Amino acid sequence: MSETIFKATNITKIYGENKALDKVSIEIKRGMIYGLIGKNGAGKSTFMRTVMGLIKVNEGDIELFGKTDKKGLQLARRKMGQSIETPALYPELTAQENLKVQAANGGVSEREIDDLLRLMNLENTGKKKAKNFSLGMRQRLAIASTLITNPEFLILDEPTNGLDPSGIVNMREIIQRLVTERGITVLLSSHLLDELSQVATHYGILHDGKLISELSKEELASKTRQYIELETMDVQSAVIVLDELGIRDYEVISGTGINIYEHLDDVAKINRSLVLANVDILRIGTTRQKLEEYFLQLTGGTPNA
Ligand SMILES: Nc1ncnc2c1ncn2[C@@H]1O[C@H](COP(=O)(O)OP(=O)(O)OP(=O)(O)O)[C@@H](O)[C@H]1O
Repeated sequence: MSETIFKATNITKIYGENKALDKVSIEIKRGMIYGLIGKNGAGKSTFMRTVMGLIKVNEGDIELFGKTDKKGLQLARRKMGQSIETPALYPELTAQENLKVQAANGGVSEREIDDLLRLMNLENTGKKKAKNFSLGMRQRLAIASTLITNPEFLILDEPTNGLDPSGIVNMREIIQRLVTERGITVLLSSHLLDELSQVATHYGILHDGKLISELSKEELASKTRQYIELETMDVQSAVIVLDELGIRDYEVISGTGINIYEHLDDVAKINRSLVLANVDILRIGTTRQKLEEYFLQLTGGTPNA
């Protein structure tokens, strides 16, 4: 079993009457990309700030790199990087110059700057000043500055927020690279499950300060699995045909709808059999429950992007 990097046990944070975190327990192991998902105000930033020691919890315990005491936690936090309170970027300087300043401030070597620029897809920015960077480039440069001290555990607050689709793909690739090339463990947040869907290995869904669901990438995939959606006015006869075809894993979801979870490659055959049995089909096709639908199912309401 891999090493526990961070563990929160029943942490609660109260602001006035408001429980921003309500008995939240999360364990993050080395190599994980843990995605914290929740709508605005769910408690994501509060949780991240407690991990970084920026705010004190009212109740509960925190363990970081095996340390739980104040002094130990303080030292352990030196192995962390974060994008919440990143050092300001210097708008008049290039990406490389910015990183040189950060290296000097952090008292670390400039040796890795070129590699960091490559890792962040910023190697071709040349003489361009940071003030002329796109939002995505600025975010990547901010992450590069936090990496200058070689953290083992990185916290990224909404790293895909505000990025266009290609920027989101770029950011996902980079986050994955942090893990594969540098062995960094990552905790990141988003208010959109879809945006982290291809990057996180584990998900925690926060809602009103409570961790209402925790699941692995595989569990999420199976919950949002692909299926054949069949719509027919004659559900009863359709079910008989499915049984005859040896299909067992299906669900009648309404007076006209059946979801079929197996034989996904046999849509044409199922269609033919239904037609032969004189079952009128309104619609048949494969579909996948959208991640965002699943998220809303858990948290209720509408997205607040
Ligand atoms: N310093 C503070 N003082 C009082 N209330 C706060 C403070 N910080 C956060 N809160 C409240 O705690 C709750 C959780 O806020 P938090 O910022 O952690 O949510 P979030 O999930 O990060 O949302 P967002 O995506 O909008 O940042 C909210 O109700 C917020 O109003």
